[in-house]
Amino acid sequence: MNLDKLGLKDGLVVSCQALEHEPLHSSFIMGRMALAAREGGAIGIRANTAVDVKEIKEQVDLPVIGIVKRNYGTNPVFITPTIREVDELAEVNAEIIAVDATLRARPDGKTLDEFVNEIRTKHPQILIMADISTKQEAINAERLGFDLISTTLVGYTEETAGLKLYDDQFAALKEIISNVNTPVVAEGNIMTPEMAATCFEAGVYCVVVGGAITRPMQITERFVSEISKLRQLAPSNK
Ligand SMILES: CC(=O)N[C@H](C=O)[C@@H](O)[C@H](O)[C@H](O)COP(=O)(O)O
Repeated sequence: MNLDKLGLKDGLVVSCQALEHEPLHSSFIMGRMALAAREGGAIGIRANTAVDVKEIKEQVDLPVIGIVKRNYGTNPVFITPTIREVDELAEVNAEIIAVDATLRARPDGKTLDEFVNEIRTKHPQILIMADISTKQEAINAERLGFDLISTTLVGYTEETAGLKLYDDQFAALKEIISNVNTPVVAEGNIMTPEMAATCFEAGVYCVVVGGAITRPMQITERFVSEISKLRQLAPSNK
């Protein structure tokens, strides 16, 4: 698979995910979300679980970045942690598979080097995206030959807890971009078109937006909270 042929460059990928505890948890709904995203101009979809990827592929003719979020005991690595999840996604023909590419111990005891070798040997046609949280992890992912590096885990690891990708005008993203030649994807907490445009100006290959487009509960919460803040500030309340 050739990355440039997928047409993701300079475009918006929409992440259509709803976990079991979320109101929209349903492959049918994720398929329709993907359709709405495509009709709105998305050039790719990111999705969780093989059943959702399969349904989405029946609804839209767009490249899919597949992941399987799976917890193994208390191990913190949960985005496509082992070859089992990769196999599931390969079965439904995800063009790209994103995996946790942090340096943390994996649930099956394999190193990231071993995991990448295993994927390349078993599924040579698949492109692999490194979901990372730091510059060091990005540099390591490049050394391992990942096809894409995504900032998915910035703020979601112990080392980066509390950080948001947009902090300090996307300083973490810019630092990653300046340290690797592999295409970098901006993903995680991109809430507005302006933020996405800033990421493109910084030189990303493409942008992935999830919650701000496909998680209505999150969007509603933000409205409720912002409205309440603005109303407290309104002069009529003073
Ligand atoms: C950390 C983690 O589990 N990230 C997940 C990875 O696929 C998804 O839950 C996010 O929705 C996705 O990365 C897009 O980000 P945002 O929804 O913030 O635009």
